[in-house]
Parts: sequence; C-alpha cells; structure tokens
Amino acid sequence: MTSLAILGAGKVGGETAYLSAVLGLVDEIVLYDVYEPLLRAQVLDLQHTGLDLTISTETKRMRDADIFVFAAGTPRTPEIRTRADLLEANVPVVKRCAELLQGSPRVIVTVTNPMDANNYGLWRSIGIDRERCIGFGGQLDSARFTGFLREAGISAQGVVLGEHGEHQVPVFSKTGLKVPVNEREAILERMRGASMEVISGKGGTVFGPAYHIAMLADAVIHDRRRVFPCSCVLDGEYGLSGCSLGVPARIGRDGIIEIEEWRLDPWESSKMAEAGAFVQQLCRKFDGKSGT
Ligand SMILES: NC(=O)C1=CN([C@@H]2O[C@H](COP(=O)(O)OP(=O)(O)OC[C@H]3O[C@@H](n4cnc5c(N)ncnc54)[C@H](O)[C@@H]3O)[C@@H](O)[C@H]2O)C=CC1
Ligand SMILES: O=C([O-])CC(=O)C(=O)O
Repeated sequence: MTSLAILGAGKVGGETAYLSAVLGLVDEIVLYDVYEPLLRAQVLDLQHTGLDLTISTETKRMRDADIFVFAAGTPRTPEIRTRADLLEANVPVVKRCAELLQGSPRVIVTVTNPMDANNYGLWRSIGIDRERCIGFGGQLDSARFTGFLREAGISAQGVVLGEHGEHQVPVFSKTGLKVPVNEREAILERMRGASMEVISGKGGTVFGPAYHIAMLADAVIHDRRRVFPCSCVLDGEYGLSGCSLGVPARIGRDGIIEIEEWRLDPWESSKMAEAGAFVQQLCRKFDGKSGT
C-alpha cells in the first residue's frame, strides 16, 4: 500500500490530492487542513470521484506516509511582491508541521513559500537526513523557462536552478546555444513575473504545481532515479551550505540519491552565488539567528 500525506488542503494541496488519485499513484491519501469546512469539502469531493482510494484526515497517519507534501500556509496575492515576503507568515506553519511529523514520513516535499527556506527549516526542525527533504519549484520554473525559450525561437529543454523566487538561475549553457547576456536578463525578468500573471488572473497557480508535484511523487513512489531540478539542503555542493537551493538531484524511493554538480558558465555561477547568499540569509531564521 502506498500512502501520500498532504498538509494544507487548499488550491495546491487539493489539486495534488485529486491528480494523484486520478493518476492512480497511491492507495491512500491522508489530507489535513486547519480550516475544517474546507477539509471536509475536499474529502467529500474526492470521495465523489468514486475512485478506489482510502482517504484519511488523521494527522497521526501522516508520519507513516511514503511521501508527505507540505502545502499549508499563506500564498501570495498580487499585493505580495516576492515569495520571500511570505517568510514571517509561514515560519510558524513550518514549526507546527515539524511538530506534527516527529516520527516522520520517508520523503518530505516542501511546497509552501518561500520554499527553499522552508525546506531548510523543516529539515532543521525535524532533524532527519537531508536526503529526505525535497523542495519543490524547480520543475515548474523549468517548464516556464522552456516556454520562454520557445517564444524566443530556441527549441530546448530549459532547466532552472537557484532560488524558487527572484534569484532563479536559468541554465542557458545547457541549451547548447550562445544566448547573449541582455537576452538572458530579459528572459529571466519574464520568468520572475510568470506566476504572478496566473495569481492575478485566478487567485493562485494550481495545474502547473499539482502536475509537477505528482511527477515528483511518481519518481519517489516508483523509484524512477531521474534527475529533477529541486531544492536540496546543501553541504558544500556548488560551494554552498547553510541553505536549501535548487540543484539537479537524482530522485528515488528514499528521496535524494545524489546531487549532480554541473559546470556552470560565469553568468550562471555568479547568479548561483547570489541565490545562495540570499537564501542563506532567509534560512538563518531557522538557525535561531536573525535573518530578515
Ligand atoms: N513551490 C511552488 O512551486 C509553489 C508554492 N506555492 C505555495 O504553496 C502554499 C499553498 O498555496 P495555495 O494552496 O495556493 O494556498 P491556499 O490558501 O489555497 O491553501 C493553503 C491552505 O493551508 C491551510 N493551512 C494554513 N495553516 C495550516 C496549518 N498549520 N495546518 C494545516 N493547514 C494549514 C489553509 O487553511 C489553506 O487551506 C503557499 O505558500 C504558496 O505560495 C504555491 C504554488 C507553487
Ligand atoms: O509564485 C507564487 O507565489 C507561487 C509559486 O511559487 C509558483 O507558482 O511558482
């Protein structure tokens, strides 16, 4: 039996539960939200699909899940400029989540923003192996990057490392094409605003995150051992530590199997260093030192 636990049954948590059920990824979904009427409605709505699935709302069961998705907390509205601006609001939710997970599931996927800092915070607060904590966002940024490349007439699979936020690092060197710096900066600026266009129009990003979270869950559940751009707690990789940051990581049933160290060009390396310094400062919030 495969069990998926999701904390936060809102837009992303709810859609992830639905998609995982429809794709037949799991036998059991453990769903919880502090807002009881929403939780009840989401459970009923899932039950009304008629799919052969056990649905539980018992938080104790989350600790035994094969994969746990942390999607609880405050999302952005058009008034909240950056994901990092959500830190103060979501630190207490990270801490509550850590208390809930004491026994801890096999693999944890952090979605709640600012995702990189929160992934680091969960890892610090629960005290488990860093390989078991995966931060989600790089796949989504990479899909957006691929779309912008296509619009610029470049047919290549885009990969984005760095922060899931203003300090994204699109890896142009991987496309095999020479893209001048001014063109890189123009694409990067559009990438920074990509999700806000969706948030302004429909109140939040839903299909994109849910699809890619389900693909990540699939890699864990089926031990795919594929490389995903995702946020990992770093211990010297890319010259960084004291943070979780987007890097290429091979994902399997127990989480992160290995972090690949790609050769980045000078523009990418300097963006990666900036991203690291920025996220390190956010992560200090969880080290008991003042960060923001
Ligand atoms: N990493 C990524 O790529 C993405 C991250 N996000 C982030 O995911 C988070 C959730 O986004 P949405 O689903 O759109 O928000 P939402 O507001 O629709 O859902 C969040 C849910 O969390 C619940 N909640 C709050 N505190 C809780 C607690 N202590 N325990 C259990 N439930 C709690 C709320 O009642 C709410 O239902 C936000 O921080 C958002 O910024 C959203 C999209 C993509
Ligand atoms: O932009 C946001 O606040 C939600 C998010 O992380 C995304 O869709 O990439």
